[in-house]
Amino acid sequence: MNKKTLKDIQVKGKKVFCRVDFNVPMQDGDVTDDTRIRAALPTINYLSEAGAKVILASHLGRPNGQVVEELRLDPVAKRLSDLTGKVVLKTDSVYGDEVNTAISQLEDGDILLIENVRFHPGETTNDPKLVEAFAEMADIYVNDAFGTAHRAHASTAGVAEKLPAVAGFLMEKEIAVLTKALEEPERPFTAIIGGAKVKDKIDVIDNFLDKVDYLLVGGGLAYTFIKAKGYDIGKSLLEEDKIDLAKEFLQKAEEKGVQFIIPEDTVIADRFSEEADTKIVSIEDMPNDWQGLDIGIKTRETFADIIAKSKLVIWNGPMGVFEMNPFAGGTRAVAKSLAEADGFTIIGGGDSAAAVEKFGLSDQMDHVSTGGGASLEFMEGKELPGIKALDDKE
Ligand SMILES: Nc1ncnc2c1ncn2[C@@H]1O[C@H](COP(=O)(O)OP(=O)(O)OP(=O)(O)O)[C@@H](O)[C@H]1O
Ligand SMILES: O=C(O)[C@H](O)COP(=O)(O)O
Repeated sequence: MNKKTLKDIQVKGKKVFCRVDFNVPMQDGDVTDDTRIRAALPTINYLSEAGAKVILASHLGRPNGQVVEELRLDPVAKRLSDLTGKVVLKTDSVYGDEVNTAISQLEDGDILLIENVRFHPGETTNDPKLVEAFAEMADIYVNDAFGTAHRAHASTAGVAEKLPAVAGFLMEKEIAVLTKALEEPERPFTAIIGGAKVKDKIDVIDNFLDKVDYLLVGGGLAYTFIKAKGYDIGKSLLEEDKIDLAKEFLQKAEEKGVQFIIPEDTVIADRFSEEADTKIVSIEDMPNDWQGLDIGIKTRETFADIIAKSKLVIWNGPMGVFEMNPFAGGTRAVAKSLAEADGFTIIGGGDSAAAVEKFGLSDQMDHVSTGGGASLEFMEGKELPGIKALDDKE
């Protein structure tokens, strides 16, 4: 990686503004999944043990520049304190007197979490005044918020321009794994793309077609490809305006020698409901008034065979409506195949990471990205503003 990291700087006695992504799921004031907090621990513990005064900043949800009581970071501070075994101080403001006083009282090694940065409207607009306020709090900037690296906000990009700015260990690991996969992949290299819509996956499919040996497509977006191949898809999800694009992708795959695998069978339902009647049919036999909500058994077997012979697999997006039990089988089968694979397995965050976690298989993957949108944009080949803003290695 050509960006400076924590190991390139001295932090002892320094005030370090460290952006983390503690945008975690919450219910009734409790953190329900602390994966992202645990993922930032190596950086936080390192900074604290090395004698830095640690000032943590994160967003939670999308409060639109206003104080939203349910989106305060107190439950996150508590969980962080449990996980580190250290006191985690917390302010109720994002900047100003309360924050300045708290910072002035920090001893080396202390940890402070400021309030949800998106309570201030200047965070998402990258307002220079807020950037200045953040820069005045610290001597050094560390970005460990890979999940928010695709946002050019005050605490992710703006402040990085004002202070010496380096990557934390989580950021470094995410960049290293994804860069190696995209630039020097071991082959066969397989990408599995699912999720709801073609429109959200255009750039990632396009980028992967230049890189992979196999592209496996499932989820809602697969039906537009099935239609593009000339089959009837009943009431399944269809993006009429993307049929031509789907045809172009199939053509490009052929020209590039990429095996583009669409489902050969599908789980269909007579309505979008957990109580629906369901059947598994070949894509040649889809009735008019039923809809496809998961990949079928033969498709799962085909995908499993390809995964088993791949040296590298990246997965983004569920294979069906995995939130409903009758349509979770395809997503579960792909997750299991990845868990059993000998090759290197990367889960591209978001819903796929949530699915793998739900099936209890996260530990069996080589890398589960903490980024949803961020990892998707990375896989699209885009430069992420939160990474770009960090200092280059000399
Ligand atoms: N056949 C289908 N018909 C309708 N919806 C589907 C189908 N297959 C999957 N989905 C839905 O797609 C949604 C996930 O797709 P989406 O594109 O939003 O997320 P994703 O690809 O995981 O992206 P991210 O990583 O950003 O979360 C799930 O809620 C799932 O129910
Ligand atoms: O959960 C995420 O993808 C990140 O924390 C970014 O959140 P955002 O989509 O609200 O910017």
